[in-house]
Amino acid sequence: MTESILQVRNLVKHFPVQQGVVFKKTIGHVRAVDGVSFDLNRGETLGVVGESGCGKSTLAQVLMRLEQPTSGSALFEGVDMFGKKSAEQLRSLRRDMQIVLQDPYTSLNPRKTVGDIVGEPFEIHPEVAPKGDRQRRVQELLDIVGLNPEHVRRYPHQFSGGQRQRIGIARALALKPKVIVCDEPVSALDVSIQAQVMNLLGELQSEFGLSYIFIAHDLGVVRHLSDRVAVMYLGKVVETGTEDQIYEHPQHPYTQALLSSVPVPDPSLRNRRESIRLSGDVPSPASPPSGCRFRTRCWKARDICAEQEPELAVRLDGGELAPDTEQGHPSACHFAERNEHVIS
Ligand SMILES: Nc1ncnc2c1ncn2[C@@H]1O[C@H](COP(=O)(O)OP(=O)(O)OP(=O)(O)O)[C@@H](O)[C@H]1O
Repeated sequence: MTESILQVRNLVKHFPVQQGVVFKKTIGHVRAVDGVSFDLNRGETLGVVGESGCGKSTLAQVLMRLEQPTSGSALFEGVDMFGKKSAEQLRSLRRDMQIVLQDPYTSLNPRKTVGDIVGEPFEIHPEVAPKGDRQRRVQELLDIVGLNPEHVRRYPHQFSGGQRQRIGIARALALKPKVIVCDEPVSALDVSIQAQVMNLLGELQSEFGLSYIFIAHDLGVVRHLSDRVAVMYLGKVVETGTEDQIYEHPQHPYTQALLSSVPVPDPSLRNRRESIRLSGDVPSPASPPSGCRFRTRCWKARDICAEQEPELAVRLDGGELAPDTEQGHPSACHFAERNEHVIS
């Protein structure tokens, strides 16, 4: 039985758009995250995919409580992440969820040694590693991520991009977290190095039973690691499903377009996938289109798409909507492809 470790419901983060230098006036809102719901099960990877500006990083920042949500809720092991908490609940939440950031060049302090960087979380949480044991623990962490433990006194600039990302991963592991939010952790790396870092994340997941929220702009990157995928467009999830549902039976036109741009290594498979070129950029999240937000770039769009926002729901063959289930494959499109009959 799958057990959910994190339950996110209707999460919203709007940033005010202000005008004026002295008397700031709010003239609108950037709807970066606009009603996102999902469950993360223990030990699984949820891939979160969408183009730049879809709200993925904002979602990560809110989940890490680096940004306060505008509304919505998230329960971590049953504890309300954004509500009032005891000091102990706050400490354990801070330990249990960690983040790995995209850019291994800017996310590490260049003036600190690797030992200081990886051991930094112990300063705030000394209960995890007492002072006398820290050096040993840091070296153990370096070893776990495939770095030489003897390089503990080196500085970030003495490492390659892939090695620096390993340092970031070691730091994230220091407090023995349960969930790691990986915000585009391989996007800045060469393709060959990307595979190594992805493999490492997979091994660490098996070894430590970690759950990942893995953010990427490319469906190709997350496939290998993801059990389930949520596709985001302009602050909303437009389709979620298992790896097989999303990659083999995509229902939403946006997912189909993202998939068509993923390179297919096997030439015999290439013709099976039609190339879909999306026109234009993602519209501004400060003034999203009415109805379906994707309609301005969608080849299936008709009048109803401008008038009625499609619900994220499981769509049955007859066109009616069904409640989402664990095996369900919800999508938010009036003309979503319905190529499955599974519903329980
Ligand atoms: N602090 C902020 N103030 C105002 N607007 C913001 C802020 N942070 C993000 N945004 C806006 O929110 C929207 C979503 O940004 P976000 O970085 O979450 O998207 P993303 O999908 O992660 O894109 P990228 O991959 O480029 O980081 C963008 O339009 C961005 O400009």
